[in-house]
Amino acid sequence: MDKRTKVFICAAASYWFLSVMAIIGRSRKRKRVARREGITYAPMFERDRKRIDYLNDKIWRNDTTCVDMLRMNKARFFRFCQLFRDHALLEDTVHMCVEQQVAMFLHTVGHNVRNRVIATNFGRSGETVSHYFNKVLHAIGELREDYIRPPSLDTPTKIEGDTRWYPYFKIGARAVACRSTVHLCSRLAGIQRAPLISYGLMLVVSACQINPRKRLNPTSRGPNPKHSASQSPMATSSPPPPAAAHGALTEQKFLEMSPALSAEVVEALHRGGFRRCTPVQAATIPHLLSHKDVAVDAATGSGKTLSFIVPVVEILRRRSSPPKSHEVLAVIVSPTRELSSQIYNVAQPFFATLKGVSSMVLVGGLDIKAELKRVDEQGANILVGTPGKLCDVMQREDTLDFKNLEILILDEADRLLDMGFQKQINFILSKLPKLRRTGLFSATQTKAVAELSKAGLRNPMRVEVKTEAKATSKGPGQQELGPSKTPLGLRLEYMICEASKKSSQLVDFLVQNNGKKIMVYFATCACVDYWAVVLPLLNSLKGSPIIAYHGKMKQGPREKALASFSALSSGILVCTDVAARGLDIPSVDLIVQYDPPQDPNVFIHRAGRTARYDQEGDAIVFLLPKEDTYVEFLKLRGVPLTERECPSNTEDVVPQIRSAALEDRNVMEKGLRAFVSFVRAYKEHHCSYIFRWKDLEIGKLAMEYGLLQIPSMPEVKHHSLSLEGFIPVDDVDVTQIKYKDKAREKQRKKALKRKAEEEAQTPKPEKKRAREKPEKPKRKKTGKQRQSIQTKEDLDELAHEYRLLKKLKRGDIDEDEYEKLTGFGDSDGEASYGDASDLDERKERGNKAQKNLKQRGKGRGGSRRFEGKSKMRSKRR
Ligand SMILES: Nc1ncnc2c1ncn2[C@@H]1O[C@H](COP(=O)(O)OP(=O)(O)OP(=O)(O)O)[C@@H](O)[C@H]1O
Repeated sequence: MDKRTKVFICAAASYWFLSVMAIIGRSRKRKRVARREGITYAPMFERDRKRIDYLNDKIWRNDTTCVDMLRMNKARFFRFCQLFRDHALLEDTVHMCVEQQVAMFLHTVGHNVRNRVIATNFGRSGETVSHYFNKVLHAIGELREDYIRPPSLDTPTKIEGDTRWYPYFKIGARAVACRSTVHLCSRLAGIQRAPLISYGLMLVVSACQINPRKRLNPTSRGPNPKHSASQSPMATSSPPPPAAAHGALTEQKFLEMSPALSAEVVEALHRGGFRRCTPVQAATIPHLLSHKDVAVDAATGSGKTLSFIVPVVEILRRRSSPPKSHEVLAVIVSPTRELSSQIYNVAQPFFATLKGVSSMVLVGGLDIKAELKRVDEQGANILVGTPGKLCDVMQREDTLDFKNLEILILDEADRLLDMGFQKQINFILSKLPKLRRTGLFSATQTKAVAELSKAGLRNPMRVEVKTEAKATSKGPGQQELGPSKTPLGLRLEYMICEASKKSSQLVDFLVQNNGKKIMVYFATCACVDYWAVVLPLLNSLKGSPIIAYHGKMKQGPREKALASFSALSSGILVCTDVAARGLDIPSVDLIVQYDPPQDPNVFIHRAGRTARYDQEGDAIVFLLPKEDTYVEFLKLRGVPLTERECPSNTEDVVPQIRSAALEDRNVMEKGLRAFVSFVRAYKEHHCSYIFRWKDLEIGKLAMEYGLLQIPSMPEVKHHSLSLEGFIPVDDVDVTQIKYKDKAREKQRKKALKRKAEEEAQTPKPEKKRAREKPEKPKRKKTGKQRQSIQTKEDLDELAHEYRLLKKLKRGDIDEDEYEKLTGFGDSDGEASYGDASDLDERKERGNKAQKNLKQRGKGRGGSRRFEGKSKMRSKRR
């Protein structure tokens, strides 16, 4: 071997050696960087299938905060896409250029992962990719900035037009959403940029979760035809998905859940007849059990209650030692008393499996002192209650210890907030330890819920369960329905009818559906009171059980009404929105929304009282001709309705209602009150551009109500609403209409007599003289004079209120009457819309008012203290 050959071999060997060392060095360096930055590399498997399986597995099981990377050249990427296509994740990828394939891939994955990051960048073809990327992001549409939350993203660096690619990014475990490639680059650049590595293509997929239905395992493929639970982690990947569905249930058995449930809980579930999970349960329970917060958005009747009760019980079971009697470990908050009691009852068999753990329900309507005493004496480890009462107890009772609280559940979160419980919820959150699990459950997501989710939850998993509605259209007027959040077995209809015919149409509809279990929703408590009296008087509905249920009823009758309707196999419940949410009344066949709800979110909750779990049901909403845009509005919100023809041959029930009003003053008065409350409530519609108050045909509406006269409301006096269509009843002196109830009539007569006597004693002011002698122009009163007049007025008013309070205590008047007379209630007594009265808050307000009164009563006689208060009151006015 000559010298030159030796030198050549040596050079080649050292070149080879150095190259190998460089590769090893680079690889080590990359690993170091990866370790430092928390990045996990996908190993270079020989077969791409393994790579996909690896990614799939990573996506599904990875709990760490890392970014998965796939690095490959064009040919490999092609094959990769091909494999995805083979797994039904990509469609139509044949003969596409790489960019299109990438776009397609992103599009598909983007859709599947919902709100997750797919960050990508490609060597040479930046512009083309950018073009597709924009398209893709546009198509995904759901990628929103709300989800961009990495801390370093606050001030992203903008790199205009930079199409260079960045080999990897540390995104943490967060989702990143962008409007365009440039935007994406700038966002990512703001996070971290690593040295460029010269690979042809690179795909960065965040630790995300692909739609369970599209999981890459061919054996578990087979989409659930009815329900889909999409889980969008804002933080990490998730446990196995619910498998194929069986009716309203998935294949996932409680017995085989991962993490496994305890034998006692499984047994309690089996005893209750629950063997398989509903989609929301399959998706939610594992998250809560694996220390994650959840924000759940699922259709009504989908089984949300069990999806938080089971984890609550399991989490408490895992504690090594039994809690102390006053150590609160779990709090479940729900908006109404009924709902809290319902949750408490459903939870009882599960709570019973926890040894040494006590639970308590805290709701309004009960004496707070007695409640506090009970809490003090007994203590509780699990609290279920309404926010008002919980807040009250937390404020006043310091024996309860919340330091070790494990889990907080906020049920019907949107309702909690729109009922004005924001303050109480904030207070509750402030009293609880930050290191806890939180579950937020709702069938409607609002902005307020999103805010609450940000404030009260830590990196929550978002679980959204949608149902795929019937895909084919059947018959005229039926639309093709896409995925929606309405229960699967629910058929939604609307009927447009003239205002003056509405009541006749309602009665006809109820007669047509005789023998079914029906809930009829009205706008106000006064409306419910009225129709609950009128409907049974009509010939066609005589004998049908008709029960009233609203928030102004006392607790006892209210509970009784609900219990008796629940026990019925057929009958009618006339109610307000107090019965719109959460109530699990068995076998309701039909929901009639006679008055559309003030809050459109309530629409689906009302309808959701039927078609619960795996059952079927119908719901119909009555609309006036001018309200027809509501149908379009609901469709846009994913609630498609089909039209039902308004029959023209219905019997007119107005004459019957009018004769009932002529026979009984009670009917007449209730009618007036209901009508006034309805008109006022109409003003408060959230969708005021659809439900236009100015367009209200008050004349026709008065006919619908069967009124004898149109009441003298300011709206009528000022002619702001149309009186057209009203046919007054001739020759009727309404003052002469008597109560059917003899005692009441006697009382009325007495009151009339007293009034007449009083009028006779106090001579009427002589108007003529007053006219003749024009009053001197009044001199402006001095501040002191005005103050003394105000104080006198206040004293009179106070004395009046004090007398009424005494009467209330003696039982001479009831609470409603007291509120009416003192003005704490609505102006017309019952004109509140949407059962605001039902709230604990209202009760509290009443209690506070009573307390204030007592205090002021003590200061009667013009003490200094009272005068100070009086000044404040006059200022407030
Ligand atoms: N896994 C299950 N198997 C059988 N039945 C179930 C299961 N989970 C729940 N149900 C039944 O489904 C019905 C509705 O459940 P639930 O009241 O929890 O629904 P929800 O989602 O809370 O409804 P809403 O949004 O109206 O409050 C209940 O009657 C319950 O018994």
